[in-house]
Amino acid sequence: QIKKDAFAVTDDGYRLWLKYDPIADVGVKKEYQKFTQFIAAPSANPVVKSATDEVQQGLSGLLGKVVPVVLSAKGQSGGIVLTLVTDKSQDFANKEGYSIETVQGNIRVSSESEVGLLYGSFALLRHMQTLQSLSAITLRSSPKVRYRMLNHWDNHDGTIERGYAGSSLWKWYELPERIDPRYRDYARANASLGINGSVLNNVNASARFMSAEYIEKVAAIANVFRPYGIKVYLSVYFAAPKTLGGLGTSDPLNPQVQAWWAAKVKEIYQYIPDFGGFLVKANSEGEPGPQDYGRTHADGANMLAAAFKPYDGVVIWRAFVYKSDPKGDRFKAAYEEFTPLDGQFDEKVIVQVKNGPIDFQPREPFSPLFGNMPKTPLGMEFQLTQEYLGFATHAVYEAPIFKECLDADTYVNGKGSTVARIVDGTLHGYARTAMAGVANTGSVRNWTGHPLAQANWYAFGRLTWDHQLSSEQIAREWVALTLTKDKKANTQIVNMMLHSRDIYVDYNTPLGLSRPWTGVHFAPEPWQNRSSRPDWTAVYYHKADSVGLGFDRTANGSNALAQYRPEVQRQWSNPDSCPLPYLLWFHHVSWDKKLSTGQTLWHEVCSRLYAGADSVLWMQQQWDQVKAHINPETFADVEARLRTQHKEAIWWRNAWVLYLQSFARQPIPPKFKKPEQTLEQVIKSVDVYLLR
Ligand SMILES: CO[C@H]1[C@H](O)[C@@H](O)[C@H](O)O[C@@H]1C(=O)O
Repeated sequence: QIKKDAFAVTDDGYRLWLKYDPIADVGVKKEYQKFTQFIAAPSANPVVKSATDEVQQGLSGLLGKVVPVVLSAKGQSGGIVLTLVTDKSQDFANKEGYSIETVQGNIRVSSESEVGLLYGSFALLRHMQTLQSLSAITLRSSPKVRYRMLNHWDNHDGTIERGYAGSSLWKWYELPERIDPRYRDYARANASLGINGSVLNNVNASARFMSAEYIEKVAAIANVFRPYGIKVYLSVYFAAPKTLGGLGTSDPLNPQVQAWWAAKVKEIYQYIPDFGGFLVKANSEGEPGPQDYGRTHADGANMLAAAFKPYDGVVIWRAFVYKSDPKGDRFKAAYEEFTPLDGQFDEKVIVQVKNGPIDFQPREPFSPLFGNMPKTPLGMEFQLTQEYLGFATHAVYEAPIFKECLDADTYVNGKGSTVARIVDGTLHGYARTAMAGVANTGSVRNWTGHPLAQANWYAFGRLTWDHQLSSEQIAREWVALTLTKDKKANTQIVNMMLHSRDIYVDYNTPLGLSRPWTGVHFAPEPWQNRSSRPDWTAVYYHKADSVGLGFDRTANGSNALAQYRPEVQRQWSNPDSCPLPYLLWFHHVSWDKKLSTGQTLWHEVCSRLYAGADSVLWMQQQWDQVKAHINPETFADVEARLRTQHKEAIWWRNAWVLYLQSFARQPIPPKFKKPEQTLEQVIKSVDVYLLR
């Protein structure tokens, strides 16, 4: 038997959700033939060209034929016609939106903008990839948020902070001369979802990105993205005027510093006329910022905004700040620092807030900043890369995390004041609205490491466009485009995906625990009690002691709850009625307290940890059953990762159970198998894992 060529891969993973595999269904194919005689597009605009290229490529895959692109339908029917309609609205959303319908025997994709035609083309292809009928097609959609962006935490040396899918996509050392073909595929994937911005470098920024040498490299990438409607942004190092510019200070109120930034921004626009703007992490985790000079976040942000005055770009200022205070509560930090500044930010500034008050934990309550800065546009920051979600070996579908936050009601203007309505600007009337996702992409062939992690990129993108889509709808769509057309298999995989986050939470941070890790954010370390900062230990967060477990954030404790409206406080402030997923976020609960499940806290903790780890076996079974419907490479990849996940879930379970037992001083309920290791052995295994 001849051995299969190792290089002859199908590239199932590389092609993401844009596979365009041949349609097998004869009936569907026949119907599609009727409308695919030509593609008519009115202009040679590069964005429109991207649209027609994509439709052509899609049809060639789906139907196996090359469909000609023409300038006009010339009264003929049976084609796809891209139509620019007159620019009626001043509203960005309508401009970027599209509608698709059948008109005189053609499929007409229309929009007020070129980029809307591109988005419409992708929507049409999605419609066809999921085998829906064209005869009566009517699709109409426009984005709810204006800046829909990925944040890459990519460093100049090719590493990615918290990246688990290989090295950076951006090959700085070969730019600007060599353009990796992958940049275009990245742009296509984003445009297919409606993502229109990429921050190329890490928020822990290097000043070199402000150098002429790097601006040229960035411009080369911008040139590739432009025809896909994607703008590039850069993260900035606030002290660059000093370190790069040679000034004696980076004080935002110093005229020389202001002039330096104005000149820098001008220089960038000479290379990149549609540059998107700056993203800034300042006075956070050791990064420099305006407070180094006794100035405020608003002073810093407004100084940069002034430099953007002549241009379209914006300044996105992050609210991820906290200070080291052994007696304090990190939960409250961002609110305390930022709410007094409401109303002081320039109109070109968006303040970007992480979904939760701490830091991308597997489950967090929504950040109390949402709703409490009515005069400042607040952008959402989600994390796609699985920093706290098991890196690339744990399958966690994140849409439920995003939705939980977006759908949460802040009650700031009464019932129905959801986080989504704050972020999309409808509640407080912000003109500039933003959603960002910390990217999970890298240079591994399948982009995201775990094949199922592609769904997180996909889901984020779809939600930036329309946050009203449900997690299930998005998963169904992604599975159909990416994994299988089989309906039963689709349902089974979607069901597994929808449970995956809760399963992870159960073996990792049940009942509202958080941050059981320090170092690399992967291995269990609930015992960690030493660090240069108290809020970088694990015990700071779970507060396990002989009495009980959890962080008291009621009025008896840190009173972080007071940062929410009374209606929200009422949901969480009573330990008897607080929903169990949030219980230990807000209460220090005694080990023997009976919970709503009828079990004591200790029993409930054990039940969740065991159920979580066992459920990974259930996921394995679910996956095994769909084998016949999945590309063999992808199937094997996921199958293997699920086995690793199970091993690691047991590691987590054992670590927690044994560690917490030392406080609860009660036996593990007999229905659960006792861990084979001792606590000391588990600690040792983690120590070895963390060795340098
Ligand atoms: C980019 O730095 C990150 C840091 O790696 C990460 O551990 C934490 O989640 O948040 C920081 C931030 O969001 O700024």
